Amino acid sequence: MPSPRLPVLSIAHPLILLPTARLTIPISRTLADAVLALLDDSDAAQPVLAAVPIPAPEDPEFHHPVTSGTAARVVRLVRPRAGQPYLLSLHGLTRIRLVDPVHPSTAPTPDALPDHAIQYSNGEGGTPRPQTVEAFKDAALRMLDRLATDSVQPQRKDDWMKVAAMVEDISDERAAWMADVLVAAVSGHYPDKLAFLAATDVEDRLHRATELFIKQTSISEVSKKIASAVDESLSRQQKEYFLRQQLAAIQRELHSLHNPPSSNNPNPNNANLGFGTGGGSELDEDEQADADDLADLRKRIEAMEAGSEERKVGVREWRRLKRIPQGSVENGVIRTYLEWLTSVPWPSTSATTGTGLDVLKDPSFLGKARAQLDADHYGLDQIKRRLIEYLAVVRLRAMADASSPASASASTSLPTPPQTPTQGRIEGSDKSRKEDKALVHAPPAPTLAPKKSSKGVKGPILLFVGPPGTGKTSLGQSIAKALNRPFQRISLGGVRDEAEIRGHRRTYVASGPGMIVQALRKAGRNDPVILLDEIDKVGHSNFHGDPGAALLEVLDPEQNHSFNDHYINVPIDLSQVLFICTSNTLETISAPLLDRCEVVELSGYTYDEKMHIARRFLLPKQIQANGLSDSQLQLTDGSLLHIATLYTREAGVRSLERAIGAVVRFKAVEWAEHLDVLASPDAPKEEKDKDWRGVVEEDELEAILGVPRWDGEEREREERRGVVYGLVVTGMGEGGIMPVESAAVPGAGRLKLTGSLGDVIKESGEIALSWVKTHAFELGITAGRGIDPLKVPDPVDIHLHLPAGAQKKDGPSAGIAMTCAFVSLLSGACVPKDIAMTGEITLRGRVTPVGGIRMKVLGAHRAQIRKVILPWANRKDVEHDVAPEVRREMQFVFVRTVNEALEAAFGKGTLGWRRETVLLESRL
Ligand SMILES: Nc1ncnc2c1ncn2[C@@H]1O[C@H](COP(=O)(O)OP(=O)(O)OP(=O)(O)O)[C@@H](O)[C@H]1O
Repeated sequence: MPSPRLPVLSIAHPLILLPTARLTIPISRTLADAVLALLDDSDAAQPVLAAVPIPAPEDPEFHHPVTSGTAARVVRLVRPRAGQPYLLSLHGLTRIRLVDPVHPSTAPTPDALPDHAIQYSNGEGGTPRPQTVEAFKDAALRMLDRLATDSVQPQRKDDWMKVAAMVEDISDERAAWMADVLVAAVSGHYPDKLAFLAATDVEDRLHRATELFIKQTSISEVSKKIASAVDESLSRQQKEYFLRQQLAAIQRELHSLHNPPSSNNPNPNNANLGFGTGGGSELDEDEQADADDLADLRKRIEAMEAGSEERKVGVREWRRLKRIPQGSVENGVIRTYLEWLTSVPWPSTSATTGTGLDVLKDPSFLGKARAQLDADHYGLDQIKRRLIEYLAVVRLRAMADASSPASASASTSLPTPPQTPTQGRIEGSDKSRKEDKALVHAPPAPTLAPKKSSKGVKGPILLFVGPPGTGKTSLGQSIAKALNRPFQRISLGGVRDEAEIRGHRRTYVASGPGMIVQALRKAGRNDPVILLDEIDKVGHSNFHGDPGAALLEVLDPEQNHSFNDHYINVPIDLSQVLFICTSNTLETISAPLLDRCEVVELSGYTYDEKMHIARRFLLPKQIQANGLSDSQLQLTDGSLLHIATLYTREAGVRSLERAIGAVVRFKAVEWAEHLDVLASPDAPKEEKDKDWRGVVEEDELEAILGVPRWDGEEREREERRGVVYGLVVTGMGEGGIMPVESAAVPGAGRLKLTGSLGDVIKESGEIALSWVKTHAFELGITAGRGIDPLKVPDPVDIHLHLPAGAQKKDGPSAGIAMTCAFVSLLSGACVPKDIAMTGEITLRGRVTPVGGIRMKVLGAHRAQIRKVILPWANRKDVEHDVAPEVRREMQFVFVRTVNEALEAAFGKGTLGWRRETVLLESRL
């Protein structure tokens, strides 16, 4: 029987049409005409042709004759748009073999459809063996699973899963068909697909499909792995590149910060390269300095006590420093940390520790300390006595500590720490490894330092309280001098953040240690005198932590032997440090802090004391500071007193010192001009003959210092109805007088209080008015009992005002001053202007004691008050605390009742007392 014939269509590389598959290819106009002719000639609606794949010339298959192809139905022929190729869609039906093989080089052109004899050859071999089918299914399922996993679109994933389900269920007979479907659907190598098309035997076909699937799956897996590896390495590279760029930018910025481009360098880019003109370069100098710094750092770590916590941390950080490339940010951070760590005076590295003890052991220590205090300060006898007591205690304790067996053994033979090498990995060269080991194994440095077991100086913490300029800081300095220790002052005013005291943790950018560590570093010894200035102004607990709590840890002798600074993060022994606190007032200091301190009050100086201080200390200091000598400038006593009374009015001597400084500077200019005139040959003779007048008199002061600030205050003070002077202490701890003004204004019997008054002072005002109303008849203010002096004869309001309205005022001590003001207002009698008073009153007319007597009396003395009315219970304060010269110059009246206060204020017989009733009341 003759073989059937089919028109043959050449399918060019890399396309291939497998049975069951569909393929759409672009074809030329000529071929389209041939297909149309075929359509016309054919009886069937969709004519069949043989699609034969023709390999490309570079393909090895190109040299072999082509025999295989696929019988395909022409499904569609379309021409999308004019000028574009026709599209021919074919549907693969079954395998065919060309009876006469064609050679690819002589294959029919794609433009023609020559007829060829063919054989149908799809199902040779019958049913495949079950193992073959099993292997095929396995490979197919693995491949489908990978395809589903790799699919990004969910729909696609679903499709692959469905196909997988079909593969699982397929029968052995249909396995070959399934192989066609799958091989057509997945991508594969052209030669593999060609071979698959040529496999007419089903067994062979399934083998080839299995191989193709396995190959595809492993290609997909490998490429996936490669992709993710490439991805990872790329992102690491990108990250590294990005960080390096940032680092370079930061270094450039830092460099330009430290070396601003010089104006004479025309090229700013080269401005900082700093190449020297000679052989040596400045760059080399930098490198040398850097190496020296590192060597120094290393030495300081080595000097730390072996086995100590600080040394362990130092060694650990040193190793990290060496691992991290120079110039990196982290390197800088570690280096800064190590610089701080090694500059803290640790017991072992603080070379001068023994000196403190030697000074204390000196038998003449207390005598020398007394002499030092006297040399630096005038007066303050009680305070000096207290300080000597304190120093005596410090000395005794230190000596007892030094002679105790534990401490003695500590200072002579230190226990050798266990010398196990640190387990950490040591990187770097052999040499550096040896060096590191040397760091860890260094023999214990011989030291006199007391061990951490030392009890340290556990005396009470001194707290100097007093107004500004009364010598609190300079007393602290004198103590440090007496003890021969460095002095450091830490100002705590306005400290809100705990980290300012304790440091920031190293995780913070730009972190650093706190004030205590900074002070220790500056002091360079572990036993300095540290003055904590203005502890009353430390902020309270807030979201930045509690600075007060941090201070407590610093000051508490039970805790401060292992103070933890967050930055250093190694316990620091503060037990050898002598802390002294200062404060202007006790009111705002937290109770626990106050509890740890022993309060030493400095109330301020009398004019007499100020004169002495000015003459002995302030004036010589200013004369020296301004380059003059004692013979060139003198201030008379009168002028000094004039400055103290009319230009300054303060408890301390700071403004006095400033004013004296201004006078000295003025005279220094005059002296310099005088010298110029003498030296100048052109100066007129009369100028040269003028004598230098180095004495400053009272009447010259106005020309130098301007109009006196306080002149006329006494004169302006007037004796007026309703005005009385009370005594106050300001928030700075300074005493003074304050007018209590009252006025009657039309109204309805109410009391109005102004001047930023607190609740307590307002209540005092109401008590005072109630007392006056109750006793209005006895005081002769009203004509009969039960009459309200604010309603009869005219209804009035009383307005009471305390000037300096911007300052808050509170407390009960203005009670008698307010009462006197109301009595004066309602009775018309006046209180003399040189009388001032203080005292709390009760509703029944008792006068109870108040605080701050010393400051108040001194303030009154400065304000030239002659008579002070005080509560009876405050007598002892005046006797103990007020200087004798002040007591001599002022009259003190101590009162138990309001009646006595009124009598002392207005004078006997001034008020129209109805005597009988007063007597009656006092008997009651
Ligand atoms: N009794 C004194 N004898 C000699 N000089 C004194 C005396 N009191 C104070 N001074 C001098 O007054 C100046 C101010 O004193 P200091 O700075 O100690 O005041 P302070 O009480 O610490 O003030 P603040 O509360 O404002 O810190 C210093 O130059 C100090 O030497």
